[in-house]
Amino acid sequence: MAPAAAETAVSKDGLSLPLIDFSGFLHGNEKEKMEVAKAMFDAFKNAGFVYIKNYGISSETVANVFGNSANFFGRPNEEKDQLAWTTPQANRGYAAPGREKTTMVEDADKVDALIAQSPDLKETFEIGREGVAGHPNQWPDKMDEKGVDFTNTMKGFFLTCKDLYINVMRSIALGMGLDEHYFDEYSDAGDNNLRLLHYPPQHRSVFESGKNAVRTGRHTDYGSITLLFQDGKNGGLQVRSPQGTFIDAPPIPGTIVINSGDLMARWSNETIKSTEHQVVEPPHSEDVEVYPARYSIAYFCNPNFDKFIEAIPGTYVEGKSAEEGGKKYPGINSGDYLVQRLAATFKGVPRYQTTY
Ligand SMILES: O=C(O)CCC(=O)C(=O)O
Ligand SMILES: [Fe+2]
Repeated sequence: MAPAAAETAVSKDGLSLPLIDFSGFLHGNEKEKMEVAKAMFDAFKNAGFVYIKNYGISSETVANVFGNSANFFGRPNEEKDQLAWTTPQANRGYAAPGREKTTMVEDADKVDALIAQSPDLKETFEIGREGVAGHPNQWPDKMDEKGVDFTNTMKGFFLTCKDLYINVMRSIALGMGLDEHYFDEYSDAGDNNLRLLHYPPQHRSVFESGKNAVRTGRHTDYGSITLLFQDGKNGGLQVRSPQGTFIDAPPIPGTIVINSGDLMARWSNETIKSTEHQVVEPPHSEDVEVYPARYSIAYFCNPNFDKFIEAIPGTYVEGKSAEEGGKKYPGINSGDYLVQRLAATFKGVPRYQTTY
């Protein structure tokens, strides 16, 4: 019988991203569930990236979120700036173009220099869990009716994505041979981050300036996994292949992309990969002068911020060195880790603020 991951979404230079029908996990019998779970785990192990379809969120819901996102970014800058992103600890609000540069460089001063030279060509709006003392979301609900709609839509979508996150983690647990609910107690707080992204239209000369201008610089994600919704029109996302080339991972209608992040790699003692990716101008013909806008939505998932993350049982040999199959990393607190990483890529973050 054909495996659940019979379809392939992307295959080039040794990078192979399967397209998995996730309904088999959400609604299937034990055997179907296990088949999807194994395929999911294999994808995170081999590529760190996977496409899924039939993942339980309707296309109307996703379209409505994209519509609200476009509306929001269409507001005048003065309005968006009233909701400005403040600190990595809060990680909520509007980050104007030039505020963040994702990169593999971790030294904060070098990142500031990189931002000055070639900032990411994007603006984002960050939404966190509701009800966290001292860190309210920066909602535009006092501005107007559209702001109220936006707020209600995003509050709902945050929780919808949280449910999917918990199910994806269950599939990984089963696929790894753990109890299906192993990750539940690490995921139930919902210390996640819903990021709306807008890459404004750019004249081709911007990308030809020789300054490594990109929409999102090459990077790995920080947390456990990321659910990535692409707007279905304009590509540009690229994933690093084992050969070091960057391969297009285009939008495929009815699918989302999921990738595993650095904490997942640490947590699984590198059984699971955290793969580099970037966003460049969309594939285009020679005569295009202005590259169109791109919208995407990333739901960054993190283990509960109060959890200590160390190698999952079964992924290491007790008492051995890293080279001999022992633990490759010391344990770390999830919230501390995230704040450290955010502090390194956002501009204007006082360096003393790096403890959670
Ligand atoms: O816009 C995208 O498609 C990807 C963005 C991304 O990788 C990120 O924000 O971490
Ligand atoms: Fe990313």
